[in-house]
Amino acid sequence: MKRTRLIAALDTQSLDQARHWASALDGHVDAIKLGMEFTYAQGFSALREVAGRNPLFLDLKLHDIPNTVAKGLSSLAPIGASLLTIHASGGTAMIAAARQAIDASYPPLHRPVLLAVTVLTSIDEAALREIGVPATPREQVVRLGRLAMTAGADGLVCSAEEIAPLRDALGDAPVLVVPGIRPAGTEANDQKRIMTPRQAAQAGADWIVVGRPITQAADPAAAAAAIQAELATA
Ligand SMILES: O=c1ccn([C@@H]2O[C@H](COP(=O)(O)O)[C@@H](O)[C@H]2O)c(=O)[nH]1
Repeated sequence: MKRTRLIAALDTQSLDQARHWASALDGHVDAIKLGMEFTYAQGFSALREVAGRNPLFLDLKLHDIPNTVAKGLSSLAPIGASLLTIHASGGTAMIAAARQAIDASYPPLHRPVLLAVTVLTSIDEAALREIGVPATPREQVVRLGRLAMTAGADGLVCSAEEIAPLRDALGDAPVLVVPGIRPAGTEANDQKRIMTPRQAAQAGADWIVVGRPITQAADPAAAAAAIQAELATA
């Protein structure tokens, strides 16, 4: 059975803080996620330094007209990220343009995994209805997941609750990257669709993304090691 891998989300504006976490977590995580909070504060040049030898998940969630997303992805090529995100709700033309930009701008052996974010893990059914989507998160994730994979995405960002329905609908092909992970006894914060590391691994996540339960722990390295132990015995 495949191993579920752990991505630590280092959400901070501070370069020193990000360096400190990355150094403490070295060897305890499988990849480092940096997103808009860090990138907007510190710029692109700091990304590779913080990720170090770890694969970099650059989570900027691009969502714009197809041309702008395509050019944006081309501009990101020198960073050498291993995983990149766009929003599936950008639609078929935007996702297809993203696929073309990756294929044209990145060396074949260093192409990042193009992930489409389906429904943010902070969104529940009431929030979906509020934005005019009369569906459950599960229905909407499967709908957008199918659309994104048909348009050329390599994988999807979803909550652990949708792993089984996505596998039923789309099989093993999509790389499933799963935030909204909360080890037992930790706070949900702003996340709405959550599961434990063990539950996500048992459901078939390729990667889980964990931020605050690691970064806000008294000992982030011990928190990451405990999650790895949970994944190893799932
Ligand atoms: O649907 C999504 C997509 C991305 N994220 C990102 O994952 C981490 C989760 O952090 P926690 O502190 O573990 O809640 C964060 O960087 C988000 O931007 C997500 O949570 N949900």
